[in-house]
Amino acid sequence: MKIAIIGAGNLGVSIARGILHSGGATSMYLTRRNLSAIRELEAYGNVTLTSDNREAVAAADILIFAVQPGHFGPILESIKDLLHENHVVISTITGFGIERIESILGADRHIIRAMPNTAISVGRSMTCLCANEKGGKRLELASAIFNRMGHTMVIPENRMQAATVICASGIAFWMRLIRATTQGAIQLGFDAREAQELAMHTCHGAAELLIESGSHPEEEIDRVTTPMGCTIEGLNEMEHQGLSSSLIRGVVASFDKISQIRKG
Ligand SMILES: NC(=O)C1=CN([C@@H]2O[C@H](COP(=O)(O)OP(=O)(O)OC[C@H]3O[C@@H](n4cnc5c(N)ncnc54)[C@H](O)[C@@H]3O)[C@@H](O)[C@H]2O)C=CC1
Ligand SMILES: O=C(O)[C@@H]1CCC=N1
Repeated sequence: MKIAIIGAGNLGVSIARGILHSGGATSMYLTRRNLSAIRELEAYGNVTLTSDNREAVAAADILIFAVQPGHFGPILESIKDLLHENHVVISTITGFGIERIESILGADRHIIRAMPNTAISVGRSMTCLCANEKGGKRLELASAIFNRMGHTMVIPENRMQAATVICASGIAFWMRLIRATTQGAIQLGFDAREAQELAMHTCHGAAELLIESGSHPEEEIDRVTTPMGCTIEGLNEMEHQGLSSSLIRGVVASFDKISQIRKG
């Protein structure tokens, strides 16, 4: 597969690393304006770095766009004459709908929106996908690409903003929970490195337990909470302090902000 990533910033580089580590591309073009920060990626051999988006589009079949929303329209305008029947356009751009992409490229293009997260660089992204009518025929291909770097779910486009909050911003929310648990562990006597190790692996185990067992979180909580024991004491104190409520409110605030950005 010949893949171009247009906009090799935080997310674009994470996607590139994920694809390169999983052996998912025969050749890869990475574009950005200042290439000095990504020179190390040339070590992979099959990677070409360029500031010329047109060169990358002409050389690839699968085009993954990971630029800031304000740059996306002008970039699409600048490359649209190069697009052919086989090109698959995959956009990771937040709040830039399929209709808007079609208004620039035309509806007769394979257009897919993907919402991955930065864990894609370690093969653990939760990636949501949707497509225009034509792109529907390439959803299997897109799922195959992103399944190599984690887990995918095909969703209707009207859920993409919610998916951005839960999956893309979600990485930051979980990081903050891991950091807070780490701080608690330090207060209980572990050094900082040990504390983070304990927090990370416990978090990892909790997620794996649900994925493998298919259980509801409360079922697993019931297995841990000894009556009158320390777990329920801790959980109830967290809830008195608003743990679930603050997480739900944070998710909704994040969603409201995306909706505002989209309107603006
Ligand atoms: N960072 C994240 O976790 C996620 C980001 N997104 C979306 O992905 C997009 C990119 O986000 P980030 O990687 O965080 O932004 P970023 O600012 O780190 O990366 C954008 C890159 O595009 C490059 N660029 C700007 N103009 C260009 C042009 N004309 N041609 C080629 N490259 C150009 C910039 O130099 C920069 O390296 C955004 O639209 C964001 O909403 C979506 C999901 C997760
Ligand atoms: O914070 C943001 O707005 C972008 C979208 C999801 C992740 N980063």
